Amino acid sequence: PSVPAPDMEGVTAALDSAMAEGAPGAMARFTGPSGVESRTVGVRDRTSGAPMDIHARFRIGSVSKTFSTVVLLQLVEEGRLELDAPVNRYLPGLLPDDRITVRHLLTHRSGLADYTDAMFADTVPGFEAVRNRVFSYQELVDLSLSEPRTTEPGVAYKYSNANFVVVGMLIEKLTGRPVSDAYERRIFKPLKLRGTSYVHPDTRIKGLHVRGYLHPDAAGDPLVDSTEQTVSWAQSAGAVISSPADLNTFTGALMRGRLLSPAMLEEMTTVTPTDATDTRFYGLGLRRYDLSCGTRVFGHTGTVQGFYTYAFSTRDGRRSLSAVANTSNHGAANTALGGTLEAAFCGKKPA
Ligand SMILES: C[C@@H](NC(=O)[C@@H](C)NC(=O)CCCC[C@H](NC(=O)C[NH3+])C(=O)[O-])C(=O)O
Repeated sequence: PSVPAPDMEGVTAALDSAMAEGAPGAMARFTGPSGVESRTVGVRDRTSGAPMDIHARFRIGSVSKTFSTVVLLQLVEEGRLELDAPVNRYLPGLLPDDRITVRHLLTHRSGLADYTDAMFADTVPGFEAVRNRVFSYQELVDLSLSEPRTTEPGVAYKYSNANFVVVGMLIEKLTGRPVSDAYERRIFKPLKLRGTSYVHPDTRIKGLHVRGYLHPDAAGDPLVDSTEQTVSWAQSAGAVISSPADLNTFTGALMRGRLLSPAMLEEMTTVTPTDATDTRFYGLGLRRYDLSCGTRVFGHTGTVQGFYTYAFSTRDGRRSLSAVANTSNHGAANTALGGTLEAAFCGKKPA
């Protein structure tokens, strides 16, 4: 069946509005049946004035959670662990409740508190305190367990980075290798994602890249260049670096069944609602947004200091969009950037 052509003027308008809301720059790349369309606005570096570049790399934040989920679900397919088994079966004694299962981690229904709320309550001091720190997975889990659980296991959706820190621990325990090896062998190499890397705890973004600018909490305070950091506070929950083309390749390949069996992909895309609205859902390490034109898109969003990311694909993998703005801690810019999804996947609004 024919699908609407992307409304690239609408995509550009959304990027422009992200800039109007304070992003130094933004860009989007659409891959579809008629080929690739890219748009860039503003700068990738405020000091040099270098323009935003569609080939530049950036920190994808929680889109990393979908990469970690693919690795873990491949391990489930290989019989190395079971989705509905207690996490403690594979990581004895880690969690204080044997009822917390692997699936609860992937669906944000474990009840493990998100330690980043306290860590970044004061945005800039919180960031400066950790930008060069290296945490062990255990330290991050301990931070989470030092706070009360947010729900009984399985009862409610409560987003938490801690869930995907434990996913990283599971991957390293079951493979006996660092999580970076699993990303490389199972995703980056097979899909030839040459612009994608996991370099934790290195603080640099190598090669052509976008510099990120963190909005301070106090209006009027200067933007903080947050480009160099370990992202050790997130790791398997948020430390992957990628590019617009690679993200479209990843989400498209995932939805086409290149990474998981049809049955497992069906499991991954089986969602529950995340909030009061009936348009946003979460599956296994995957968001589903139901757009105004009825199209359902699957992928993830990302927020890491200085970078907002959207990376989504249609269920058939034929159309993908990635979009990034090089700012964060600024909800209006994030919402504006999200406007690229409707434009790209729903096309021009009827006059
Ligand atoms: C929500 C998003 N989650 C992620 O991408 C993960 C990796 N990021 C966070 O949890 C945000 C950490 C604070 C960022 C900071 N905010 C503050 O410091 C607020 N005081 C910032 O905006 O850069 C997702 O799943 O889409």
